[in-house]
Amino acid sequence: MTTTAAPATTTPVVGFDQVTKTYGSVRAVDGLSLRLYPGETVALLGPNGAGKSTTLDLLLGLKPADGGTVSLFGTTPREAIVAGRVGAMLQSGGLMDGVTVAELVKLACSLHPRPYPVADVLARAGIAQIADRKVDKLSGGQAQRVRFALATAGDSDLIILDEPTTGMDVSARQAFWATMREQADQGRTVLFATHYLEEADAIADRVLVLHRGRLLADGTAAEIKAKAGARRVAFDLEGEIDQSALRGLPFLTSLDVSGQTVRIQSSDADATVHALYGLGVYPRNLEVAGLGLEQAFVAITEAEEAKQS
Ligand SMILES: Nc1ncnc2c1ncn2[C@@H]1O[C@H](COP(=O)(O)OP(=O)(O)OP(=O)(O)O)[C@@H](O)[C@H]1O
Repeated sequence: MTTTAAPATTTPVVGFDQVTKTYGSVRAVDGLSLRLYPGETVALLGPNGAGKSTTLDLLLGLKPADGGTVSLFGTTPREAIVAGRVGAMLQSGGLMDGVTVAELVKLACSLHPRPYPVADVLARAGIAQIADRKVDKLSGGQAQRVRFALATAGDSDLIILDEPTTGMDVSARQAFWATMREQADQGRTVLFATHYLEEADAIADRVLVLHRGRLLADGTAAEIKAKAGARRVAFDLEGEIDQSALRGLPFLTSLDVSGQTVRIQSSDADATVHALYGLGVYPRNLEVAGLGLEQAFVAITEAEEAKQS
């Protein structure tokens, strides 16, 4: 596993030490150890039920751990939150019925020890035009923008986002990530859980892959792609394609035939292509490329599933 180097003297923004959380027989978080440092933008990935939301809940002190210790800035989550060092945008909840967008944002600003002006918070989240609307009358994407405003109501050192762009349209997403980049550039740590792997690839400088409550991979997107090992091979064939012969190629991990185009994944692309010629098959327009983050993620998590079953 790759670990991110940081000076031994720096107090981690987030410290998880052998943290465990169980629900009945389910180990949602299973001996998780982790350190995040100032200025990092970190994507938390994992299949459904991997433990992402539970990890964020533990981090925010919303749930107690059954074992291990969670620290924020060297203190308890509660102390860090009371000191206004953490802004959070969770998947649901957080929006009080019966109040307007402006009233809710004003409240969040009044609770923060280092608030930004309400007008700035509304403008940054792109909700100035709907400031007088009741929060229970908002669309899904608008409600997400309001949650984003609440998370950035004041000057926090750590911003936690659980699937932040779900329901946002393309321009809202772009504006959202531009703002998050600014926050990270100013030295803040941004941790976000997502199922949008292209966002993780584009935004995060560190990617964590969780699976059954354990950390499967920790590194840059490039390192995660390299860890998956496999490569993509695509080529065209003429005439009838013998799929069963292709399926017998060595090191093949997936096969997809569409018209005359064959796309495969292989854990040793050189050997697979060599064997292809051995079949008497002459591929045209041959392309060999590394995996995208999404394919690497699937390869890593499926390999772990296979190991455990
Ligand atoms: N309150 C709860 N009671 C019982 N089981 C729970 C509870 N919350 C979560 N779990 C279980 O713990 C595991 C981890 O759930 P969690 O919500 O943390 O995963 P996740 O990675 O955020 O999933 P998703 O991508 O679907 O949001 C799952 O098996 C889930 O069913």
